[in-house]
Amino acid sequence: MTEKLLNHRAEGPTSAPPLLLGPSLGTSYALWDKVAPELSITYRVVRWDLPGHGGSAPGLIGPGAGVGDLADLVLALADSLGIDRFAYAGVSLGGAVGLHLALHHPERVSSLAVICSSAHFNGSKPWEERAELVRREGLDSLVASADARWFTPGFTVPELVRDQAEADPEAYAACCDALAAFDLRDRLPEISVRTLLIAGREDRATPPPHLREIADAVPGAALVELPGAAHLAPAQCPQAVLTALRTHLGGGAKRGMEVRREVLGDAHVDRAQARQTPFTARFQDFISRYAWGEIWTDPTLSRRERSMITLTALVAHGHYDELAMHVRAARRNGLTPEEIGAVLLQTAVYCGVPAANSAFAAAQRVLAEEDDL
Ligand SMILES: O=C(O)CC1=CCC(=O)O1
Repeated sequence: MTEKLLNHRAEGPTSAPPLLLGPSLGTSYALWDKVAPELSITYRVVRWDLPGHGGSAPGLIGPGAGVGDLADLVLALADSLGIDRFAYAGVSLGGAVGLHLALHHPERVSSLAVICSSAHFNGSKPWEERAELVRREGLDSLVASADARWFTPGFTVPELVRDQAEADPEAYAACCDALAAFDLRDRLPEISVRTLLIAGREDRATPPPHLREIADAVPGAALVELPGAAHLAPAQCPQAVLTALRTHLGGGAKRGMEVRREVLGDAHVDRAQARQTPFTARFQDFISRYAWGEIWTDPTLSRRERSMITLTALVAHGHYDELAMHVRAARRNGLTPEEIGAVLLQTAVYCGVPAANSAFAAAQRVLAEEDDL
């Protein structure tokens, strides 16, 4: 039964937003070892193995396969886990799978990160030759050159080189067939999914111009170039990849600003924007990205629950101006005046009666202004 599915490793809370991570040719999900545990604090991370790589069965793919066949396997895996829509990040061949998914199944992909990859892998010839070599002689010569193709001189990750040695030659060759046939250049402008490109400045397999080409063609795409990173950037520069992915997955300032407006209202946000100066601009941007783009957008808790927690925390620290603003937000998030009163009453127990007294006064003013009392 599971032989029909890609081998995978799932980490993080099942209630968290799903994030699927794809590997590059010759590696396994171990490519994400230094990145996935951190991401799994806030995401339900599912990293998968290519057919015949890591723990995936070789028979999942055959000669003449296309990137679309790999994408179908990824969708079957997501279906089996009850995941309908997911954020996706993939390296090299895994990135090509992401581009295919974003183009052909945009309803399944909430955001896309394409890492050290391309919309084409320099035509079919090198991949036809490589497939032929591997079918004839196995993987030994590719194992010998893995470090040079994947990393900067002197750097290696023995586990990943071992993955290449242990990959199934037929399945590896079928992945080369998929790379040979892959060319999405003409279709890039049709991609509507929010897309981030991450390039390794030292990547010789898919150098930065390949990522720039995608960034220039996909509407609204962002590009990050990592100094010191070669082809397997998540293994060589995990912190830099994490930082770029976190910002991208959090939705960034734009999504943050949308949520901020939904919760605090246009009038408040317009006033805050109008008061912004060069001195405060970075702080405003930080609030939009972090508080609103990352935390208030996380669906693990409802906006009603977040409002209740926020009211309590503001009472605990005596921030009564902010409390007034968040009483308005709580109403917008669906709390009734009675429920707000119940939250404040509870703060009397845990934050102290004088704090709750001031909080009731501040909330009373807001609710009266809004004709709620
Ligand atoms: O192993 C390589 O040669 C680099 C590579 C190209 C496509 C891919 O997934 O990895």
